[in-house]
Amino acid sequence: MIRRLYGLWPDPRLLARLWSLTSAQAVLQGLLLGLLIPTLDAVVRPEPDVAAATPWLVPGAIGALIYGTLSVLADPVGYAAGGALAAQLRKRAIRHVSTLPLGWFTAANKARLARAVTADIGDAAHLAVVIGNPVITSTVLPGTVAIIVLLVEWRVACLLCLTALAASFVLRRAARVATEAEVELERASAEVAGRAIELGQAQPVLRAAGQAEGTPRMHAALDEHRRTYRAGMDRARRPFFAYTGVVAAGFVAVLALVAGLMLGGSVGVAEAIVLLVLAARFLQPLGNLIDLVGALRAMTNKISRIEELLAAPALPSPTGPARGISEPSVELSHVTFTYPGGAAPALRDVSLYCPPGSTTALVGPSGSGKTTVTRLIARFFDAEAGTVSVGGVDVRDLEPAVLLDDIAIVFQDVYLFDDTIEHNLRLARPEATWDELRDVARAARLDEVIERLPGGWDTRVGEAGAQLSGGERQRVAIARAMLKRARVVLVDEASSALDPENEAAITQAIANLGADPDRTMLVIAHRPATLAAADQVVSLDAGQVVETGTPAELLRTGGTFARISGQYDQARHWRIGTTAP
Ligand SMILES: Nc1ncnc2c1ncn2[C@@H]1O[C@H](COP(=O)(O)OP(=O)(O)OP(=O)(O)O)[C@@H](O)[C@H]1O
Repeated sequence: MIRRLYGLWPDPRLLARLWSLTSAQAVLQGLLLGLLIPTLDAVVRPEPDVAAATPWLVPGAIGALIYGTLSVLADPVGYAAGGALAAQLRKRAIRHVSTLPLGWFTAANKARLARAVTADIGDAAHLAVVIGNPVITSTVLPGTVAIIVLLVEWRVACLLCLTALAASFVLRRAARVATEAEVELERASAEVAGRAIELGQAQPVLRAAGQAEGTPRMHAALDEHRRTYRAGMDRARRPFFAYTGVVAAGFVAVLALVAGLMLGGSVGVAEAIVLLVLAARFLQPLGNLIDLVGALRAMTNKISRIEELLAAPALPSPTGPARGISEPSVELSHVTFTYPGGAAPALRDVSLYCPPGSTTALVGPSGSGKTTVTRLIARFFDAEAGTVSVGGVDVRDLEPAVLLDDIAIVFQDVYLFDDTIEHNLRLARPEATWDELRDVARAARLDEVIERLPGGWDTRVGEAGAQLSGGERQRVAIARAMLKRARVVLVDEASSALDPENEAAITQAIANLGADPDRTMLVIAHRPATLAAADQVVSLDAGQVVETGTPAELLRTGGTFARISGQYDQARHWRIGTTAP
């Protein structure tokens, strides 16, 4: 476990220094105890010989002084090291995460990342100090003491080693039981957490059903959690008592052996006293180990979660010479792709070409693969067959930073930082001038939103942009794409019903975005106006391209696009008809 912990840190020298300090303290403590042998030998006599004891007392005093100084230093050094180790490991984790494909960032992985970076890493660093040190002391000190005892009386040394062997056997069993109990408890806790989230999310439904205080499933999960906790505690108690019993029995056996040896004349009184003191110092830290088992298990689980995060495979980097994007064309050629763990391909043999400066509308029923096409272009994932190229270069041959430098993505669900509008825009280009900011705000129809906000450009948008409506957030994202001067923009147009003002503004903003002749747009289109303005339409169905052509051509052929276009029109009229006064 110590090796696994050590392997987590990119530069584990700090940890090595800390543990060396602890080991040095433990060895020093053992040696100081060893000095008792000649000292007591000299003074526990019918006529004590202080002169014979003096040469041992001097190094003893110096050793005690050094030990005291190290003990005083250990705490502040340990806490400072804990903080530094956590910072070091957090940086490593964040650096690694920045190399992962964007497709890795699922809701579950985002939760894992948050847990690892906040709780697990902090705890692992803290535990490396708080638990690592006593574990080292509890093994190094008995080891040193055993060697000293061996020099005095080999039979006692053998008995101590036998006790340690028996204790380690029981300790392993205790650790196994603790792990099993913890896994069961985690499962029960996850069930309670799931039900609690459900309770929060489904409050309106539960209240309507008269179950605001929880569903029967939730109460069953709480009962199960309580049962699992008690059963785990009961199971863990047995090896705990067995361990304490082994250590206590070891001491009684040493006591009997030393008494026998003394009565038999093999050891003197001074040696007998020292042997008993050494045996006590051997067994006491060993006894402490059982108290650390639970914390060690918790640490092992945390280390496993951090290791799992660090082991997530990074996006493969191009092997050839660095390449750039000369023109903003986008092409998918015979692309087939299945999501990790997916049963069927989300895209099958998809080919499409978006010439530089064009606007392509992607249409198709829900689940037909539109979003997947945009994800492969932005390299959230790599295609399993076929190629995805930007500017005629396979995206796998482009450095991820080069690709993302030229691409902007306007999702339906835009994430904004809890900062001002200005800073949310400047994220795209921090050095942008105020004139440039105002220009893009106007073109993205964001200026009218800013005018309405109490603090104008300085208004904070709230957590994840909660102060703005979905349509307003999408306008911020469009303005960002303009400010970034991205040459390829992937837009997932809002599909939900927007108020007429927002709808017109977003349609206009997308049209302005596509008006730049140097910009290539791929829009998952839901609005008739966006469809009509596209240079070409690609219709997808069940992961395959079923039609490609201009909007006028496809309307004439009366296929999928004509049908979807008709549905959009109907839905629009229906909405306008039902909401108009
Ligand atoms: N992260 C994922 N993991 C596994 N399967 C996925 C994932 N995302 C999408 N899929 C599946 O891939 C297929 C294509 O999904 P995609 O989101 O590309 O469709 P879409 O046309 O964009 O749908 P919508 O219009 O509803 O957003 C669907 O069958 C979907 O269930």
